[in-house]
Amino acid sequence: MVKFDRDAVDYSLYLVTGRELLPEGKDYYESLEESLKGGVTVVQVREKSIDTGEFVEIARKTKEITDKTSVLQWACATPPPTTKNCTADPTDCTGAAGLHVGQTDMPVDLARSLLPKDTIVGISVSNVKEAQAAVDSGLVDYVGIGAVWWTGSKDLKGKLCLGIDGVGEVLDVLAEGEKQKGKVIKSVAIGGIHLPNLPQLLHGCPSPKHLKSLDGIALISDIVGFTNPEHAARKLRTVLDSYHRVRKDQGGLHAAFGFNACGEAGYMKRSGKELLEAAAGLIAVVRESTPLAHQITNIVVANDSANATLAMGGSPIMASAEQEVGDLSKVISGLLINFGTIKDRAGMLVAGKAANINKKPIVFDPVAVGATAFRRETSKGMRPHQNMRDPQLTLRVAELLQAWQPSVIKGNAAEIGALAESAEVASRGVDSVGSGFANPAEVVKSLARKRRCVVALTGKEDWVSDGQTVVKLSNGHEYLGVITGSGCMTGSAITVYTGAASQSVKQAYENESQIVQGDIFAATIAGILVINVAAEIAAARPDVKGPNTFRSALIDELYNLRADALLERARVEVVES
Ligand SMILES: Nc1ncnc2c1ncn2[C@@H]1O[C@H](COP(=O)(O)OP(=O)(O)O)[C@@H](O)[C@H]1O
Ligand SMILES: Cc1ncsc1CCOP(=O)(O)O
Repeated sequence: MVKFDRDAVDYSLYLVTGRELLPEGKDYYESLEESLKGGVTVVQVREKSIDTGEFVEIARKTKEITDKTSVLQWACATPPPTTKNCTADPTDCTGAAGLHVGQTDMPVDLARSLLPKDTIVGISVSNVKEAQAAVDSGLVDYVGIGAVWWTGSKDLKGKLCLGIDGVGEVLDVLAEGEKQKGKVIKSVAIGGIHLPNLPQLLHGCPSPKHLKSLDGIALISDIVGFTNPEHAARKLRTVLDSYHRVRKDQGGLHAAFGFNACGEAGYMKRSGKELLEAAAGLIAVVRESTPLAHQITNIVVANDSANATLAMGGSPIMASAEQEVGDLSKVISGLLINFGTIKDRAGMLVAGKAANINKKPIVFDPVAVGATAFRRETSKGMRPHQNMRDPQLTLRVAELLQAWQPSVIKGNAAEIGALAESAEVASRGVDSVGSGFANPAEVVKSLARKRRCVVALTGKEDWVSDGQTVVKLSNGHEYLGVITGSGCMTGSAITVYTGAASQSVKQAYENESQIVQGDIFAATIAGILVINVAAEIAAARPDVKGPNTFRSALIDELYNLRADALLERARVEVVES
C-alpha cells in the first residue's frame, strides 16, 4: 500500500471509474494507466451493477496499477462485499486507501466502525442539508459535491443540479463547520465537469461568505470517455495547475475571482488617479484595436447603441439568433447581454456560454429586472431546469446567471437592487425611483463578491466595485436621464472597453484557468466615464437646445473624445479599498 498522510491527500484530479463509458475497444486497465500518466491524483473504483467477486477483482487490479504510482485509490461502497470470503469492509478485501459512500449506501458511522483507523472516508452531498449532516457526523474526510451540472454518467433520480452557486453554498457550510469544530473537510465537485466549463467552475466556486475553494474536481466521462485519456487528464491538469498558481501569485480575494486586474504583478490597490490613468489609457487601445462588440440588446436602443459603439472606435454587431451566436463568439472582443425587451433568451444563453468558453468578457445589463417575475427568474436562475437532458432545451429554460459568468453587471439602482435582493429601491418600468441606496458602496461591493464580477451602479453618481475596491464617479449630465437608452449606451461602452482591455492582454499573459483576462475594473470605469464626459461636453455646446439635439451631439462628442479630456474632467474617487 502506498504510504500517505491522510491530511495531505492531493484531491485535485479525482478520477471516478466508469467502464461503461470507455470508447469502443479501449481496455479499462490501459485507460487507467494512461490517465494516471496524465496527472490523476485519486482513483475511485465505482461499479454499480456487478457482483461482489468481480468488484473485488477489479478493485484489486486497479490498486496494483495505482500502487506503481503515488496515486491513492479507493473503493466505492456499492456493491458492499458480502460474500463469505470478504468482511463487510470493502477496503479490507481490496486494499483500498479509502471508501466513498453515497447517501443511500452504507451509513458513514457504520463504515467508520468497520474500517481501519487511517482509512479515508468520503460522502456524496447534493445539497446544504446533506453537507451539514456530513459536518455534524464528524466522520468524513471529504465530500463530493454534485451534480454541478447535468450528466449522463449518473442517474440523478430527480435531484436538482447544484449549479455553481449551489457548490458555493455547500462550501460555506463546510467552512462554518471548520470554524466551529476545527476539523477540515476537503471537497471535490462532481457532475458534468468538462474541460471547457472548468474555468467557469473554478472562477465561481469560492464560497460567497468564506471564500472557501474546492480542493479538486472529480470526473468520469471527461477522462474515461476519450481514446487518449492521458491527454485529456493532462489538459485538465494544466487548467487546475494554472488556477492554483494564480491563486498563489495573486493571493486573496481577487485571485479567487479569477480576474487578472494587473497582469502578473497580482492585485494592487490603486488610487483614483491611477484608475483614471488606466481608464484613459484604454481610449487609445480602443481606437487602435477596433474591438468587435457583440450586442444582444433591445429594439428601443439598438440603433443608438450601434452608433455610439462606432463613434467610440468600436465595431458593433447586433446578433441574437441562437444558431449563430456561438460561432460569432470566436471572433468577438466582448459580449453585451442587455435584457431590454427580453425576447432573445435562447440567444442570450448560447452566446453567454460560448463567451465564457472563448474567454470573452460578458457585460450583463439586466434592464428592468425588478419589474416582472419573469425577468427576475430569468436573471437569477431556476436550477431544476439544468437537469434537462437536451442541451438546447436546457439552454432555453436555464437561467442566465446560472448558465454563464458575467465579467460586469451594470444597472441602475432598481436593477442592482433587484439582483442584490434589496427592497431599498423601487422600479417604475425601466426606471429607478426614490432617493437610492443609503450605502451604495456596500451594495456594489457585496453584489460583486456574490456574483464574482465587477458591478457598476449608474445614476447621477456611479459606483463601481470589483469586490475589493469601490469607486465613485461623479460626471455626466442630467440630459442623460431624459433620453432613452443612455444606460444601454453605457453598457455598450463598457463592452467596447472590456473587450479591448481583455484582447490587449491576451498575448502578454496567457492563463489557462482564467475565465477572462484584462483590467476589467478600469475598463468598466472607462466605459462609464467616456459616456459621461462626452455628455458634459455635448450638453455645453451652443447648438444643444434639449434632449434631442443633445442625443446627436453626444454621438459627435464620443467620436471626438480624447484621453486628455477624460484626464482633465473625470472625477474618480476611491471610497473603499
Ligand atoms: N442626473 C444625472 N447626472 C449625471 N449623469 C447621469 C444622470 N443620470 C444618469 N446619468 C448617467 O447616464 C448613464 C445612464 O445611467 P442611468 O440613467 O442610471 O441608466 P438607465 O438608463 O439604465 O436607467 C450613466 O452613465 C450615468 O452616469
Ligand atoms: C458519480 C457522480 N456523482 C454525481 S455526478 C456523478 C457522475 C459524474 O460523471 P461525469 O464526470 O461524466 O459528469
